Amino acid sequence: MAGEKPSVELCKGVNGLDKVVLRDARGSSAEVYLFGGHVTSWRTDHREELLFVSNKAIFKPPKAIRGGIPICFPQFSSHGNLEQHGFARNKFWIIDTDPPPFPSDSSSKTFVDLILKPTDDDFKIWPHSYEFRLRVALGLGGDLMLTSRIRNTNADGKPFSFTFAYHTYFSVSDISEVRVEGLETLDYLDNLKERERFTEQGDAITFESGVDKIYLSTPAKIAIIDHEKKRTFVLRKDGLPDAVVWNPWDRKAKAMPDFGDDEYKHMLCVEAAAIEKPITLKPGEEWKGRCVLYRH
Ligand SMILES: O=P(O)(O)OC[C@H]1O[C@H](O)[C@H](O)[C@@H](O)[C@@H]1O
Repeated sequence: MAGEKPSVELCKGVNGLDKVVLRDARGSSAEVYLFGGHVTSWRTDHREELLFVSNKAIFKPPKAIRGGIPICFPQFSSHGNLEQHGFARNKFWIIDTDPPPFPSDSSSKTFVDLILKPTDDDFKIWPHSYEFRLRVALGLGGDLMLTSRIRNTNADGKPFSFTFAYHTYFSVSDISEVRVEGLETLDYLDNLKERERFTEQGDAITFESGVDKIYLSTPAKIAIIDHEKKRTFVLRKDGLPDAVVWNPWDRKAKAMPDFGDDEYKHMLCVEAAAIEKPITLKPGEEWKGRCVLYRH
């Protein structure tokens, strides 16, 4: 498929929802739904899908899409007054035709810029004015880059704080054949044990049961190694010190209406995040958080 022209196309996805399809010159692609600013597909130049989306995913607002890369903002998980994972993943974003320039992002020409701003109704839920700009870009080697820029536009002089995650669902052959590197020996908060703090033991992280951990102060690079597929994902992040690792395993899978009973075997969430120390912005201030996914 080499030699194609890079393209960025707005079209209809499942249930007529708007989506943007990015294609680079070598044939890699990504899809982003305006609902949620939600990446639902990332494919190699051989059309191999790298993200997991459940066969039972419900593409019906306001329920967030199960799989891909939901954006958790302004609250990760259920810690806080807002709905689980905040509201960004349940909102309709719009295409931002005139974003402020990205100083260090000149290599990719295949990208889309989305923006989310609060409506009057949203103020009742979270009384802050903000501009959330999301750029989804395909790099020259088929890597997928997500950059979030969040600005406090409060006119009342008030700061706001938020937690954040790119809730990435990686597609894996078999969870029991997967190893994560880069998180060993780190401290984590265990969501299965009321966020009690532990230190990871052992050389590598493998999976034999449900896991829901927030690793703290993680390195910029994390690898997800799929032995069976002979495929490695590398996640690089910037501005996002934490990393969530989640797999619901069988019992929780059965309890989720939009997730197949056995699908837990074929996915792993590794989420670049800022959770332990919420980000605080004064009016006029902007925060940037970036995550780049590569496949080897
Ligand atoms: O079902 P959702 O609201 O999409 O959340 C799915 C999962 O997201 C994160 O990984 C959390 O750490 C989990 O506790 C949660 O179950």
